[in-house]
Amino acid sequence: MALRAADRLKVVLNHLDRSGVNVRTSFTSAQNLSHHRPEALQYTFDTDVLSPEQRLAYEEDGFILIKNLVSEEDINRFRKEFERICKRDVKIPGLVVMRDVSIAKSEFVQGEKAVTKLQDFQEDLELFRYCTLPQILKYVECFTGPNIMAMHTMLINKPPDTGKKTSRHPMHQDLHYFPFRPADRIVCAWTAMEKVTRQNGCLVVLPGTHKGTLQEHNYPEWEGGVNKMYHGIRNYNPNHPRVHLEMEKGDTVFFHPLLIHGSGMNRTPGFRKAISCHYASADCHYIDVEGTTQENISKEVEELARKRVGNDATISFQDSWAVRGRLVQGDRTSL
Ligand SMILES: CC(C)CC(=O)SCCNC(=O)CCNC(=O)[C@H](O)C(C)(C)COP(=O)(O)OP(=O)(O)OC[C@H]1O[C@@H](n2cnc3c(N)ncnc32)[C@H](O)[C@@H]1OP(=O)(O)O
Ligand SMILES: Nc1ncnc2c1ncn2[C@@H]1O[C@H](COP(=O)(O)OP(=O)(O)OP(=O)(O)O)[C@@H](O)[C@H]1O
Ligand SMILES: O=C(O)CCC(=O)C(=O)O
Ligand SMILES: [Fe+2]
Ligand SMILES: [Mg+2]
Repeated sequence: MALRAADRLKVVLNHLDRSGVNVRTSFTSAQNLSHHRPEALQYTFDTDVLSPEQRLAYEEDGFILIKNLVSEEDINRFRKEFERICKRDVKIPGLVVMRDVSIAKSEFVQGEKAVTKLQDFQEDLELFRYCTLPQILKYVECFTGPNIMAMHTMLINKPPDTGKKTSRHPMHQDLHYFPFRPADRIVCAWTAMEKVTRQNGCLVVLPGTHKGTLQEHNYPEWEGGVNKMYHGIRNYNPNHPRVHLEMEKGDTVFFHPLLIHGSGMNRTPGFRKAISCHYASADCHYIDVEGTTQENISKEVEELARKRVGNDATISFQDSWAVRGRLVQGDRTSL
């Protein structure tokens, strides 16, 4: 299927070549060209990084896996920093340490074994280095264009399931959390910090779902409880083909914010670690989510912000993103 798609792209490129159009387009000329194309590429730019086959695969599937992109040495450094944070050797402003809901109230689980996720490590120089790695940004630019903001950072430490199935992440679209657009100029980079398999709860994706629209998200009705803000899509098509993304340490998947994905429970005794960053073009703009399916998450985020900073200041859903976002390439034009 990927090959047939690649063949089609070659036909398109040949056609453009023959019509005298320069196919090695830049960010802006790609946009200007799009309406002349027999089959426009909507999701990617040609920066000489992705092969025609890779571009077409992302256009069709909404994700692309690049093997061995982050070095063992870098990953080991991120791991060390994670341990330092869990031991409270360092205190990082803005960083949220999240425990699994099934052990959050336990006084017996301490240190890194209690931590399911670090959110918002943009002020941690060592972890934030991940978001600035040149080999990652080189790919990110294919989706965002040259002005790049790191909007959201996470280190996920999926714990062995306690038996309550709370280590699952329900099927969702990341765009649900983002009040900025256009969606096609946002991408997630997710790097395995060790071998991830179906057994320890690798990512599960529904290829092609990035071509759809943003769905309604709610808390799933799971008996054993659900982690805070782990909203999911209630009625995605259960017959849609699923791909389990098994990855080696250092492999990195780039995926579209509308791609439906989740992760299964961790059936192993070890923790499953991954580090990720959501990037957006700095040219994106904030949107008002009132009256949309995103109203529920926006209220929840604003409520949490009120609890943290007190009732006097109001931090809007949009503000919460504007303060966390960091420029990593080009100019901060809008976001
Ligand atoms: C694309 C991307 C954005 C997608 C995602 O990342 S989806 C997931 C995003 N998740 C988040 O942003 C969650 C952020 N988490 C947090 O803000 C915190 O971890 C909190 C859940 C608020 C807890 O923080 P904090 O108040 O410091 O912790 P405490 O230990 O004092 O607990 C306070 C009350 O919260 C409860 N709690 C703690 N962890 C969780 C949990 N994982 N899920 C559900 N409830 C939880 C805890 O039991 C306690 O409850 P009460 O004793 O008040 O009843
Ligand atoms: N009842 C459910 N409602 C919503 N999402 C679910 C439900 N059960 C599983 N999921 C989600 O589906 C995805 C895959 O979960 P699942 O537990 O089937 O993992 P898996 O890796 O496919 O396991 P297996 O190898 O047993 O099929 C995860 O994102 C998970 O959170
Ligand atoms: O690492 C995982 O299990 C997936 C996390 C995820 O999709 C998210 O937090 O948005
Ligand atoms: Fe996600
Ligand atoms: Mg399954």
